[in-house]
Amino acid sequence: MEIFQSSTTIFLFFSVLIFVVFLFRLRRKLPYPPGPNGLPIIGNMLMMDQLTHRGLDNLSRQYGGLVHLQMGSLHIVVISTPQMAREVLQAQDSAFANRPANVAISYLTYDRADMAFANYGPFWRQMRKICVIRLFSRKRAESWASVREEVEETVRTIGSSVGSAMNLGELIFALTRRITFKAAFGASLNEGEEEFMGILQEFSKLFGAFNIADFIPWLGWLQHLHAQDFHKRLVNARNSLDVFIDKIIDDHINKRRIGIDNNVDAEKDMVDELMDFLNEGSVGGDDDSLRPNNSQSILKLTRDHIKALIMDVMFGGTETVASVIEWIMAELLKSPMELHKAQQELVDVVGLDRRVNESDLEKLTFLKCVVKEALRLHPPIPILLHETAEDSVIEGYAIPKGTRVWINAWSIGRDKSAWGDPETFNPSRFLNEGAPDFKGSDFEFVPFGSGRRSCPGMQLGVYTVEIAVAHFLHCFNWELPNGMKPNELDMNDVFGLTAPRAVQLVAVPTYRLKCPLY
Ligand code: HEM
Repeated sequence: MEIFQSSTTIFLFFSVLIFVVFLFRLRRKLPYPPGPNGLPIIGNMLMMDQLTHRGLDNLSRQYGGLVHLQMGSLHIVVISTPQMAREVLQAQDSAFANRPANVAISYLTYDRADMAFANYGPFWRQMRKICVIRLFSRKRAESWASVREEVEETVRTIGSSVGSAMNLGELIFALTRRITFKAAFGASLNEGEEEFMGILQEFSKLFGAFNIADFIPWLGWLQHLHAQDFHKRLVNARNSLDVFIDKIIDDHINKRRIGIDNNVDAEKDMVDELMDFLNEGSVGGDDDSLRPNNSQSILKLTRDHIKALIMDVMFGGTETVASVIEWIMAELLKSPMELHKAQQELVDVVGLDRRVNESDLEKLTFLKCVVKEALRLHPPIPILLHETAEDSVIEGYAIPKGTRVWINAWSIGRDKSAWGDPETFNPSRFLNEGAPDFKGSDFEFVPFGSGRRSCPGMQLGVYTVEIAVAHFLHCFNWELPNGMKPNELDMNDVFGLTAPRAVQLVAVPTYRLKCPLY
């Protein structure tokens, strides 16, 4: 009897083993999605210069909405249609919600101590909760107030040089930089802005720098031999950030002590908000809504977490917002009819006897359509970068664990099956009933992504864009400089972390209101 039982067990064991091996092999046998053939070892690395939103859009026309590329040992799949976007951002969201990071990103984010580059999981979830509740919430009046103050400051600057050509691109970028800087560090810190922007620029360059070890890890030694400079730059950049933000954190600790001693309820910036979680004998901050569940203690942050989170805000909220505002102004200057419609709406809703105020925004329907149309044609983050957390399958194709998943939001916004006349700037398309929205459930329109990794700063970003454009169009008339015709305006973009205009927009404002500007 015992012999019978043990041979049944052995039989069952081997049957299960054979079945598992069979399943595994079956899965391995699935083909990768279609894509260009590569060379041994380097795969498609000779196509590096085509890895832009436009280059990948061309590839999708050849191979379809799901394209496979092999870069050294790295698998990349490119998603270019709304149907495929739905698959990875909704149907299989959790398997596709990791974030890829190269050597530079890992180092500069203190080994992914932030939210934007943290992989999907409990740590990311807690960081996201802190950001959504404490940093980006509509309830955090300070961030929204700093938007209004800085837009007002920019209107004054424009007002002081009416009649002459001005670099609107530069002005807009300076505006969003000041908004995020002030929201992060508070109104009192003015002197460090230039220094901090220098650090940000170096981070940005290092994030995008080519490093062979990211693609062919065993060639990393080559990188060490030839690029010690690169390593030095990484160390220097992070050291500069350490010095800059450590001082700010120390100042905040002191300010808090004085504030608490004197019972002063000072205005809070983002560092203040994060100090509640600092693991250095933190003060306050026992916010129950931030506990994962009742039995667990609240997440404690180190200084590195705070530094990395602040960089998320600076990178996430500066270039993106500036790029949308500049593209809106450029598209309107290129289409005078649409510019006229937007300005006429401001006359109808607000009139020319007073300035726009916050409560007017909800009534500016056409302006909101203009914002959406600019986001469709020029999503500031043209390619959403995800990574698979496990082996997956899409439409019968194998997508191995660790595959980089690039969702081409730029291509998707111009998809011919989803959009009529997709290359034309036509804000009125969004007036139609049932027109797509950017909130995440319409996969033909994903400028903020969708699902777990979608943009947590969307509300703040859209508010900044709407209020800035409303004031620019209401206070001033705009013309191109030196008699330039609208069809002569350069509308090329450049590809980097974002896709801003290749040539900054220059325009001439003239005064439009019947009331004084301020
Ligand atoms: C119009 C302006 C903006 C646009 C178009 C935009 C777009 C995006 C997109 C496409 C993503 C990636 C989604 C994905 O991977 O699926 C993202 C992520 C993110 N954005 Fe924004 N963004 C904007 C403004 C902002 C602002 C103002 C902030 C902060 C103040 C911000 C902070 C972030 C952060 C921290 C992430 C990473 C989220 C995560 O990985 O969980 N963004 N944004």
